[in-house]
Amino acid sequence: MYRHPSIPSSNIDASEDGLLDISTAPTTPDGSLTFSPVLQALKLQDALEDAASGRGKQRTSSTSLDAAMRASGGVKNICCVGAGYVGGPTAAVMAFQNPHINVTVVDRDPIRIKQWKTKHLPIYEPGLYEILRVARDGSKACSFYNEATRSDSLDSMSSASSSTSECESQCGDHRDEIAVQGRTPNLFFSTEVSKTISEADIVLIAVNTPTKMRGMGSGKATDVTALEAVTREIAIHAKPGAIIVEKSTVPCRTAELIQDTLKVHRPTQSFEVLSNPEFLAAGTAINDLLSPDRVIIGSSSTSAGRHAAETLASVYASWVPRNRIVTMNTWSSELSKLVANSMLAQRISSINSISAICEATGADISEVAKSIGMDPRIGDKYLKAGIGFGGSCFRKDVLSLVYLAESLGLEEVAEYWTSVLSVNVWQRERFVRRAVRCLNNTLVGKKLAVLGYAFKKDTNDTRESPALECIKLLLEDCPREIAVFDPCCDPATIKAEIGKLAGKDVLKENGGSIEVYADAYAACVDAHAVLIMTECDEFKSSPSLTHGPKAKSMKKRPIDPRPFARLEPTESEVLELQRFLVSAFSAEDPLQRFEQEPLCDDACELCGREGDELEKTVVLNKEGKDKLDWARIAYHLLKPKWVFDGRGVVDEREMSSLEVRLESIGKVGWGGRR
Ligand SMILES: NC(=O)C1=CN([C@@H]2O[C@H](COP(=O)(O)OP(=O)(O)OC[C@H]3O[C@@H](n4cnc5c(N)ncnc54)[C@H](O)[C@@H]3O)[C@@H](O)[C@H]2O)C=CC1
Ligand SMILES: O=C(O)[C@H]1O[C@H](OP(=O)(O)OP(=O)(O)OC[C@H]2O[C@@H](n3ccc(=O)[nH]c3=O)[C@H](O)[C@@H]2O)[C@H](O)[C@@H](O)[C@@H]1O
Repeated sequence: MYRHPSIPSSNIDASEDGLLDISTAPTTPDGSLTFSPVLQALKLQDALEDAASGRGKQRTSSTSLDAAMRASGGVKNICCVGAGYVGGPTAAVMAFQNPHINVTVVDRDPIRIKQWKTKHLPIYEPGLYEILRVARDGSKACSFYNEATRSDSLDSMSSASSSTSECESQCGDHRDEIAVQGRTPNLFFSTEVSKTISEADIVLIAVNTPTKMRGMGSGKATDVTALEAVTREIAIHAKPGAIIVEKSTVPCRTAELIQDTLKVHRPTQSFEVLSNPEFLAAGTAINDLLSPDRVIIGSSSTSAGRHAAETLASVYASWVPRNRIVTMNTWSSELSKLVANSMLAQRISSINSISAICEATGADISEVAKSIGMDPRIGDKYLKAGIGFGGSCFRKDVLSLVYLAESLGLEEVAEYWTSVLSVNVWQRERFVRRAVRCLNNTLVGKKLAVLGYAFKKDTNDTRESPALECIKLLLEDCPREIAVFDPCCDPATIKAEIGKLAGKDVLKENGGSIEVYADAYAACVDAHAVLIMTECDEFKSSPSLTHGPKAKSMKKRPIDPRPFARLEPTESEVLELQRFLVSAFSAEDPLQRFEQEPLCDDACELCGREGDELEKTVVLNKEGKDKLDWARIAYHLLKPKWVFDGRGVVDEREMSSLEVRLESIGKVGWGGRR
């Protein structure tokens, strides 16, 4: 029986116990833990008295790094190849949750790597920076009492300066104090691809796998060029017994390709290749990674394969409950990822197809979606009608499934999934046609304001943006200006993207009609119509939307997770407390855990750049993002005032009170039934 040469055997059941130790905080012997000023309140006079009288106690336990290491199957070094939307956040969370493992993200793009090392992260994801501050920069020790903040003391406080009152109201005799150990950095970014691969126990492949754009299978098949290149590097440099993990979304049976390359370069050694697809969504990546619905691990059914799967599972088990880590055969795992995305895309196309019927009959798509979504067999997710799905993955993954079906001679299957994509394109065209028709079938001399450019809210990811497709269609009718605004995207990035995909000539600076604004009001001034392309919370208008149950959950404040059941909280628990304190006390670093962030050198071209990512992160993380003042927008629109709502975010009654003619997807609009 083959046994993995370099990784000691691990026992899943045993490691479950070990898990409890992974994030525990040992007592700092000299008592030099930093005490947060926000929580300092808990220590002031009272604490001094406590110390003098011997009242109160600091109960902590020690972390056993050895136990943590054992629990993670002996894994010491993980290399993640690809520092993109998946590689960066996934590696960050893995490192954050496994302080005993060094995680190094490598990429061939030096600019990306440089950005990851600074405060100018290449991607925006809520919650990403606070995790990076701990894992990448290391963190100071800190401590706090294991006692929830009383809600009455919170009510009376609005800032950290009021924290003394929390202290005064809470100082009791029997509070347990929790100490969280400082951490040394264990998340690194590098361009040294082969060297880092050669040191890793586990190599994650998280490179891009776009749709092939030329040659055989062009427009459908997956382009595995980047994956193939990385596989070759791994085959040459990986240390014997390293576990290779497909995190990229790949065609079914790609693990075979990887195995084959490994065998060609290292004929005498065995490697295990696992499939571990990623299900995070842009904009919620960190929460998706911290609390995944499931972690899928596909492996060969040999004992070496199962052992490798167990080793990877034990890394996840630092924070993911065991019952959510599902192992299966490699091909099922690879196929599951394509199917998951295709099924989600299919639901969106299904509801969008019904939205057309609603517009023609007087039914209301949000009511239809609500009523069918209440049937638990159908469920209420992914039933939001709009201008169709975008993003880097749905289209390419459906295409990959179509190509697979065609390759297998399953024409009917291919046709079925192709229709999901056709409806998506048709939906965007319908939306634009409706707008042009309402504007008397001519856009000449008119200004249109486009609100939202990213493919969805809370992300600066503009790949496969439905907004761009709509803009291209609008351009055909020669408007005077198309004014674009997105609250999460850097205007320079939007311009560059439009220039690349629609041609530089379409930009105003080159004599075209597209201008990108950093301010929504400036974009909308004197516009003949506003077109909403992204479901950003900032664009939501109405009493019904801002006061309904949905709006409440949108504004949900974190709650104090204390008291913790155990006095050795996990990293997730400390993070939860941190988030609560940030929200309750408006403090940036309430636990005073953060080390100094890396300083940029004087020549840093990213500092002070318009739309700096960090500034965006800070702005967007603030409670209560700035909502658009629709009265102000409406006031400055030219008459007749038109709003075309491609995401169902504004309220009919409010628009009507502002004398705006509203046309929403899936509803009969001002212009009547179609
Ligand atoms: N973006 C998303 O939300 C999700 C993406 N996925 C999948 O994850 C994979 C990665 O996607 P993203 O992170 O979005 O891609 P990305 O394009 O943001 O990042 C890929 C990175 O890989 C690097 N790379 C390419 N070839 C390389 C090589 N030979 N050596 C070193 N680095 C190399 C690129 O420079 C780039 O920085 C894809 O297969 C995608 O389908 C899966 C779930 C979610
Ligand atoms: O493989 C991937 O890349 C990822 O693709 C999607 O994530 P993502 O594309 O980031 O975003 P979604 O929230 O799924 O939205 C995709 C598109 O569908 C649209 N959408 C979503 C939901 C809905 O009800 N209606 C709708 O039109 C969104 O506006 C957006 O344009 C999946 O949700 C992730 O699980 C998956 O990991």
